[in-house]
Amino acid sequence: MDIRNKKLSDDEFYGIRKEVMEQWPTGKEVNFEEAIDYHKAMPESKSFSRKLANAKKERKTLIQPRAGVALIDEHIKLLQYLQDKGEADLLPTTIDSYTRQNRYEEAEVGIKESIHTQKSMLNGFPAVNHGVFGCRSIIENLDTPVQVRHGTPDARLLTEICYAGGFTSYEGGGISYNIPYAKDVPLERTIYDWMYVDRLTGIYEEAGVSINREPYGPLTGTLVPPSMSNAVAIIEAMLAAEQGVKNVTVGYGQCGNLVQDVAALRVLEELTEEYLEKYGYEDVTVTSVLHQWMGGFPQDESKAFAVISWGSSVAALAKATKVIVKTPHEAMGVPTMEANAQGLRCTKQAISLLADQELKSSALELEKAIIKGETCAIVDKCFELGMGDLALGAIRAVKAGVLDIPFAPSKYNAGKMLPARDFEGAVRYLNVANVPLPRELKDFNQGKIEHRAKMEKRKASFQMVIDDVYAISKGRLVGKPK
Ligand SMILES: CCC[C@H]1O[C@@H](n2cnc3c(N)ncnc32)[C@H](O)[C@@H]1O
Repeated sequence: MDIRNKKLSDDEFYGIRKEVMEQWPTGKEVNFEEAIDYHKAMPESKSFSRKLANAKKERKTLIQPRAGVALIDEHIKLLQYLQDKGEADLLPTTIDSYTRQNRYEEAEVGIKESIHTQKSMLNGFPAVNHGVFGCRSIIENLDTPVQVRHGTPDARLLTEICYAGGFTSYEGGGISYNIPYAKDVPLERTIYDWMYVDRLTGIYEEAGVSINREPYGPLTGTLVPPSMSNAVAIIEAMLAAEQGVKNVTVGYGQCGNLVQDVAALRVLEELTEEYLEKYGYEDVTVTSVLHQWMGGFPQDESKAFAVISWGSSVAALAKATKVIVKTPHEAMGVPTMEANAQGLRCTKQAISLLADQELKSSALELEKAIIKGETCAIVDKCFELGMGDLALGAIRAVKAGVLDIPFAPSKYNAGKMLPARDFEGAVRYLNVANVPLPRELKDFNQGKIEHRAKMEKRKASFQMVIDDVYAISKGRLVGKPK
């Protein structure tokens, strides 16, 4: 498959669309012109893009949960509760795992079992099976904009149904929903399939309906160096812009060291704007999202609230446009609606206390310079590998280990780069492998790791990585030697 980062032609797009719409019977419910009218009849207060743009202007940090259950009425009740009792500024619809794998038959069984047992037998909302009108009943029973959150390598039909169903934001991307989510899906496949998603978003945009797109920032959520996740987010934002996307939220998963996390988020938003401008995508609104701690959570709910407050502080001090909120049930699984609302109110309190403060320090400026230098080195190498074509470059970069996501399930990921924390808990490159850092940045990372080794009286080694992965379950950030 010969991938190029070029806006899909109408022939190409509508050619693919025919087969996409046949993948499940609800595809027949999609009528583009009618869907545009439906969106235009919605109050502006339900537009995700607009609410994010206003928050950016007002330098406010909005709070958003994850949430999704099998049946429509229960999902409406859940989201209304999170809107009213959780004070959510933005709402999700988290899609179930069967739908994410295009296994709609099994999602159908899950719906029937949920009706039978009166319990959600799916770990999210099966939007394809519920169809356009099922989705619309969600949107029509809420006042708050709603985003589709999932992890779907081939999300084309899901997008068609959710957009026609009134959702106004959509998470994911051809790299960020492949490498961390799939074992054996070639990158060519998902980058091409997500060009369809972004082209559809562009077609809605060109018809006057702005739909926000959000690459999935945290990736594996385990010791991912900030420059690596930033590079992926920037690449996906640019691939989306080529297809006509005009409103994009770039994301980052909290790693643990406060200065590094604030620096990473600020650099992410600024660099995304710079790269979009540099490559001729002038009129894209860029916002940012901080994902609260994506690692293991304490079972004890009081300790879980400490982790949630910690992530809220990072979002507020980084002036993130929004923050994705965890719950005190994170260690157990899908949260109850009460626990989900508690996580939201905890977050809102922490953010409002820090709303008038901003982190400023020389350490922050140094960390921003480090992350910016590393991120640009990775992104520019991708352009070089693609001889100017970013889609081709990203595919070659994954093959070459230039884009290398730690602990990823994908067999196409090199898995050679090794991260570890430094003495202050910031995530550094222990072994850069083929990540193309310039000499002085390699030396910086090495110096930080050597400093930790000296302080811990041990050699820098893979044992540090193991200790860091297990540290959290021992209530620590940096994995100390036994
Ligand atoms: C990036 C995805 C992992 C996070 O996504 C949460 N998550 C998954 N599915 C649901 C759901 N149906 N409702 C509320 N949260 C959910 C997990 O807890 C975890 O934090």
